Amino acid sequence: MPDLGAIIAEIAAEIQAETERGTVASYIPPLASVPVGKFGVAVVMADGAVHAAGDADEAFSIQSISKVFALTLALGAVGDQLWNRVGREPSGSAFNSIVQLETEHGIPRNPFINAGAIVVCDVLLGRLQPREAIGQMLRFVRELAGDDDTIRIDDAVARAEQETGFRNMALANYMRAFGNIHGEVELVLGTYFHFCALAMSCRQLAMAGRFLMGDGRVEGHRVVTARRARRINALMMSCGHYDNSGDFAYRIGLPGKSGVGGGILAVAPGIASIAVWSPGLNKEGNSHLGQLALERLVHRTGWSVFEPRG
Ligand SMILES: NC(=O)CC[C@H](N)C(=O)O
Repeated sequence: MPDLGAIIAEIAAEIQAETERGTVASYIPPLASVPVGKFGVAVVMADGAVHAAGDADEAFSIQSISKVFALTLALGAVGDQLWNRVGREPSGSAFNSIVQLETEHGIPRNPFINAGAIVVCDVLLGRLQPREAIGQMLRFVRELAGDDDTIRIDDAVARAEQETGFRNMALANYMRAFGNIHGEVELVLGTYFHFCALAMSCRQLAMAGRFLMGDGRVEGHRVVTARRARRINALMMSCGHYDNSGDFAYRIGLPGKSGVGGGILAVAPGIASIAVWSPGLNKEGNSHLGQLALERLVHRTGWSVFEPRG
């Protein structure tokens, strides 16, 4: 295989030259003001080598990528009981859709749509106060990334989410009516919005994803079991990009999770943890150029999980 550092640099240069960049999320000012020209990529290999290019060290709002870390914490807290309250099927609808909740009695399709992640937060609050759950999340992500204290929660983003989160409030209240939210809706959403407001760079995000590329251990320290890592990857493959998940699997063929900040975390099992960031989104709310960069990376490296091996 050609030199990975060269491939990444080449892709970063190609992406910078693209003119169709998608549309930056505009529902809150702190996201709307991010320049559409930003692009970063970081790849952490199984042996620890890191390759990065572009704006790989600039922090951005990870938004729904936090749903992966929240799910991991909730599975750690309650194990398979979580699946009594959240499904494991792709939704085929938008990340903030309410439409399935009525016929499916308040049980969200999966933990990676907003409704599912809100239930995941409620599960975490079964044992912790919001402040504790937010602190636990921040510590967890910092520890996964091997970061001391530079990863933070952007309070301006959390506040803006809170001020404009009418759909999320509707989702949470609707699920509460079905008995699938147990805590106070405001506290559950406050926690959810703070998770969405985590700010980190591509390099930090790719580091934080390391626990999903192998047997669940990072530098000898067990984060999850190997089986749980596989299962989280399966959910990322089938549900990580909302109603764009099938197309992401088709084009890229890696477990991945996107956020409306324009980031994507993708995992090449046994090989690498990858983070890309470009704030312009496609119509499903996933990074337009982030997907293109991943498509090119997978094409040039043969890292798709559907690539025959051996
Ligand atoms: N897809 C996303 O990243 C959505 C997160 C966003 N904060 C919301 O709750 O609507």
